[in-house]
Amino acid sequence: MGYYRRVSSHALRSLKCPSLLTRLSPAPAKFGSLSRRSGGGSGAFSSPSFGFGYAYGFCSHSRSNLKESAIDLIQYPPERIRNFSIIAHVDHGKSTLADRLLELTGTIKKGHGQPQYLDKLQVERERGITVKAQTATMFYNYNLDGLKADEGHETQAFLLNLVDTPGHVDFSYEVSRSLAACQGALLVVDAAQGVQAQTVANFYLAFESGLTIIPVINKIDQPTADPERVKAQLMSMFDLDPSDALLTSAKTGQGLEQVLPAVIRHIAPPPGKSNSPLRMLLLDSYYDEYKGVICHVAVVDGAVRKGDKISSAGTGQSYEVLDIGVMHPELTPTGVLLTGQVGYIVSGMRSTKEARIGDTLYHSRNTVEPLPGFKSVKHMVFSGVYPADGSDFEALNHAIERLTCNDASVSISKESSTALGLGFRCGFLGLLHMDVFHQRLEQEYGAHVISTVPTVPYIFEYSDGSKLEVQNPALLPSNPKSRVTACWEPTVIATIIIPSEYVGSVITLCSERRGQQLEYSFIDSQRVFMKYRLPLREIVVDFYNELKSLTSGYASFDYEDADYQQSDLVKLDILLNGQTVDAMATIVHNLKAQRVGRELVEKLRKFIDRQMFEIIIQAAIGSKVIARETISAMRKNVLAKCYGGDVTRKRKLLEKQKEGKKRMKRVGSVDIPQEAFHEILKVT
Ligand SMILES: Nc1nc2c(ncn2[C@@H]2O[C@H](COP(=O)(O)OP(=O)(O)OP(=O)(O)O)[C@@H](O)[C@H]2O)c(=O)[nH]1
Repeated sequence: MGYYRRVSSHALRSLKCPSLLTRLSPAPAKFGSLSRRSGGGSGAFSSPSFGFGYAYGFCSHSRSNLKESAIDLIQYPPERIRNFSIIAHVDHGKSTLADRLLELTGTIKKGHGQPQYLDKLQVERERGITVKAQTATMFYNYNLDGLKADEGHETQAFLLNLVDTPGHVDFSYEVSRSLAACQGALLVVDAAQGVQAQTVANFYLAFESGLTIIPVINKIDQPTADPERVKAQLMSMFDLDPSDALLTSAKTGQGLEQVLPAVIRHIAPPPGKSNSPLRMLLLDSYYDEYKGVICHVAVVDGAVRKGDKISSAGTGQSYEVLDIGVMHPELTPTGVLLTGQVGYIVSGMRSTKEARIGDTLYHSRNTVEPLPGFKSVKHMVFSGVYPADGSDFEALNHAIERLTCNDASVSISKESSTALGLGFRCGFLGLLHMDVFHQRLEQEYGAHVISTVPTVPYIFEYSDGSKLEVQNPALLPSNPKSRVTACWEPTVIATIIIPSEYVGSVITLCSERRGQQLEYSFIDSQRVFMKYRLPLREIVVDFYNELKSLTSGYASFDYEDADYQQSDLVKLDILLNGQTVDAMATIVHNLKAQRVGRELVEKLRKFIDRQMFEIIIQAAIGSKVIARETISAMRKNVLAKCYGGDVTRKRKLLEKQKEGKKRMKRVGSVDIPQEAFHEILKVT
């Protein structure tokens, strides 16, 4: 057993926070022997008396721009490879730590002027969050006896694959996929904030995947840092030995020299079989305009070379490997990938639909047992996406096709709406994911979209016994009560960590959102850990913002999907001058229908301009109107502003008016501006 004990089930039973045991479901299906190892730490290099003070490595020079074959992967058999991930709560410093490790190994230049190097998307830079997991291959020379290389002691070259993962709850699927390629994880915790909700969630993802977990207490340079308190939390929550924790500041560089030696010593090499036929797990894929589909892969067994013929277990299609290499940190051809290595291949796939995430790729000449792959992705939120200008449908179609090439976790199907025309029904992992998808559509593909009220997938049972999953409220008959015998809504198990002085207001919030408390315990003298079962509908819109504002920003929140629960649901319709706006229909709990209806019509009144006739806005359940607002008529003629007969000016104004109209959606005779659709998203 290596120095870094992985948590035993016995240890977990004695956790002071017994609630966490509920997360310990059997490990998710993943690829064979990589998923569960029996020994913690590095079998080959276990050293019970390892101390950080004397471990020295020195970096190899940057090879980012080296040509093919300049990196000789033959030098790196599995025992010289370490695949590890960095996991943490949002903003605890994963990407900054990843930057420092890339610099330390010379993979990127120091002061490269691009903070959070692995956050490559514009949306990641702007929001300061990681959305896509990224892998980088680093080379590091290290003396296993901890002797200084610069004093002439011999070192060995190691290949380290680092996976930077997202911290936000919406992207935990991305984290669990990334962990499939790793044998260990650095669990980064902010020295001032301590253990937060996503620390708990990510710890269990790594734990369930059988990874060796190395705790890293980061941001120790902060004046409010309290590493001792964090060590105590790690012990009480996860049974992680406080003396194992590394203390670092990714900002000042303090303590960083301990990190890679700890990775090499305590994380096991990948366990695949070099002599077995090739089995390669497809981790991710994206579309590159010049190279076509690029697949990120982990070679579990055997080896693959440029020119090899490979087949997909998922689709049965065969390909030739046209390019192959590692991300160092950009695509760097190597001509080969060997057992345990993580890299990329280009194989002439025409679309990312052929590159199924979790698929097994193997040599066409062999037959192999496919790897178990991943749990299928679960869509929590659905929303309609329509072109702001109806005539842009084809352009939007093209933009969505291209974006889904790089974000396979969105589900897409075509739909149409009387109000909005032709569009798409999209399934997302959460609201942030939905937001990011819209932003990427606009920024990367120049598409302007209107999205409809997000909904969760409800189940309705009809009198004939049939059950229907409803992802689009508009498809539900307006008076469902007549035929519906029962309905169910999805729930989540939420983890909330807060300072104890906010307990009262958070409990009130959760009960307003129809929550049921499952657990309540103290992490330490100041922090409380709570578990709630909450209807998913109640948290998708604005729950986190409200939780943050109630707790002055101190709350942290995470959730995992749970069962469906029976519920009293109704469809709420919005009518404009008597005509139903299908794109604004929503499903709500009967007890909340009145309030939501009133808020919706008030919002719409603010956002719909006065027009030349009176507009009546109504919210209704079936034929019963529950809220009503009126916008009085106004006469408005843009040309009336033109005195005299300046034709160009008149034409300009007419053009402007036309442009404005394009951004409106017409229901009957009423023009609805885009903002109205955006604003009603926020009504809970
Ligand atoms: N003082 C201090 N600030 C740090 C340190 N490490 C990171 N930060 C800052 O903390 C903020 C968040 O850092 P990131 O590296 O983006 O955090 P992250 O965990 O990758 O964030 P997500 O990808 O959104 O989950 C940034 O402003 C960093 O500059 C540290 O050691 N000390």
